[in-house]
Amino acid sequence: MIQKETFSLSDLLKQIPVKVVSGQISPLVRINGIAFDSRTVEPGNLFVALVGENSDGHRFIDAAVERGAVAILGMRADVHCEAPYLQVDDTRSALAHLSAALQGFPARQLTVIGVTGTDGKTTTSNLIYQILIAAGIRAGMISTVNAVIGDQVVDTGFHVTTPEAPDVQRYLRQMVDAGLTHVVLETTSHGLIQHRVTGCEYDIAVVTNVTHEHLDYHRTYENYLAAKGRLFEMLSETVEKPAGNIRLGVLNRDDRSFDYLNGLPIPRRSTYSLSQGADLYAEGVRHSPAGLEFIAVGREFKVPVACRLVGNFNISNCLAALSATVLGLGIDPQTAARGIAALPGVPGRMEIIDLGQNFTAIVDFAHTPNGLTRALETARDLTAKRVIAVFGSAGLRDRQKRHMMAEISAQMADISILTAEDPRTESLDGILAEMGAAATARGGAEGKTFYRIPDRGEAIRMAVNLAQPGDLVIACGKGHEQSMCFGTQEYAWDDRTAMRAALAERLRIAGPEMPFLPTRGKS
Ligand SMILES: CC(=O)N[C@H]1[C@@H](OP(=O)(O)OP(=O)(O)OC[C@H]2O[C@@H](n3ccc(=O)[nH]c3=O)[C@H](O)[C@@H]2O)O[C@H](CO)[C@@H](O)[C@@H]1O[C@H](C)C(=O)N[C@@H](C)C(=O)N[C@H](CCC(=O)O)C(=O)O
Ligand SMILES: Nc1ncnc2c1ncn2[C@@H]1O[C@H](COP(=O)(O)OP(=O)(O)OP(=O)(O)O)[C@@H](O)[C@H]1O
Repeated sequence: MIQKETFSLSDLLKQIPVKVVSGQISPLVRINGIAFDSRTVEPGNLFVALVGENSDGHRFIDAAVERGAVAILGMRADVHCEAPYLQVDDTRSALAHLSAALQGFPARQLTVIGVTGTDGKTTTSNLIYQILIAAGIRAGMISTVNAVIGDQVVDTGFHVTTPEAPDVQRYLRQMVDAGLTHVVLETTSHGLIQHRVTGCEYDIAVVTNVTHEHLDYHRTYENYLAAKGRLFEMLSETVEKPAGNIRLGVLNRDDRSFDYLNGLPIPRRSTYSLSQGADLYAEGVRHSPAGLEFIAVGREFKVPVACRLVGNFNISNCLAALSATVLGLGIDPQTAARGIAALPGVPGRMEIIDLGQNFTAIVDFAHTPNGLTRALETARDLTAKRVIAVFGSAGLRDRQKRHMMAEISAQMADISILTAEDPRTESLDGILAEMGAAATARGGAEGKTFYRIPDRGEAIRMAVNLAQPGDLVIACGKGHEQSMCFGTQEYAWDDRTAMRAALAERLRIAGPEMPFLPTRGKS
């Protein structure tokens, strides 16, 4: 058996800013890894007790010791356990700093570009990544879809965008070991608040937009904005790096977040906008179903940009990516434009599914009120005929969203088909009833302009069967995702497969089978 490398816990603690409240750890205590979930502890690990929304990690200390934890970090004073215990002021922060130390502070050897925002993080991260690759830079990326470490593509798990700190730091280590020099890190508000990205030593911080989302967790828009703002505040905390001090914040002048973020003490800033007045803006915009074209105008350059993505919002995403790379890293604008042109599309984002039908079928990941608005605006631009939208709203998450999204679709789509989107342990019929009431309040008529179809496969099939030549069918909210959560169980699900199955059935050609969900037969 291969022996895992071990580290002196007290040596690691000496290298990081962790406030010890009480207790001491002997220099002889050595750890071979860090776990924050008692169920995943391996012999020789340090167990860090986190206080969560549902349970308190301190309750599982005995279970962690039983599984072989050799030391414990917690925040409570009254802990008695059979392993050395250290009380610190904040275990989430300690977990992140220790994870960075355990991996030899990999972020200090990389140029780190963080992308935050409600919508557009994955797209903008992919655009930046493509630009870095076009410039010949050895880059990695951690995004909702996956982690790209050189030639290796790692699935980062169900529904989580920013992985937990030990995983983030492990991926960064692997990137350094693979000879990469830059990383694009999709950074969520949960990731910032929960210290998953503490120790990431950001050089460039980019925001796409901050609109209504996750208010179940953050409670108010102001708290949510402040969480996003942390990314920009962290720029001043970044260590000096051999590649120089970049410390650039990239801000969207067109967004509601601008005034707040612009008021933060950001070392260096750059702004972008769809219109004049920002450091980088777009002019001469042209849209087509094949993509978009515009001229990016900076203070010292003007470059034509062609992109295979569709929708005005993707111009903003391109400008954000150009700001980070051209203004932040000094990449030549023409090279950056080549990188943007090279992006074939992002899986599940305005992805066109074409089986030869005489209408347009799209799978998109819009799952916020703003995202849905932008997606339906783009759908409108792509057809002069009807827009048929299929979407739902997640259970056990921000409840206001379901009302807002049903209202938006009632106003913007010709037909809305309300369906399942990860109901979790909530009643799907209850969620759809709330959405139906909101649609009705905005003038929707059930059975005419909107339908409630709990089974998502049936909903997509119905949209496809309702489509007439030239119409546009768009399924929003699941994008690239590979599963859907009912109760506490994940069921294999892919909207793109479902759309292909429905299209093939209608065209009477061979195609995949409609995936199964536990709602089958309920509609
Ligand atoms: C809502 C939320 O943020 N939840 C996060 C939170 O979980 P929690 O507060 O419910 O934890 P808990 O269940 O109360 O448990 C507390 C602690 O006890 C531990 N425990 C629990 C049980 C046990 O037997 N033993 C044990 O040790 C848990 O591992 C945990 O450390 O703390 C956990 C540990 O850090 C996270 O893994 C978990 O993220 C879950 C997976 C999640 O779904 N997060 C989503 C909402 C999320 O983070 N999303 C963002 C935004 C995405 C976007 O913008 O689109 C993301 O970055 O993905
Ligand atoms: N700049 C933008 N403004 C508004 N909506 C956008 C923008 N960019 C993308 N969208 C919409 O949001 C959806 C998700 O895009 P993307 O995956 O890039 O965002 P994200 O922030 O990474 O989402 P998540 O946080 O869930 O991973 C897209 O399918 C599109 O409908």
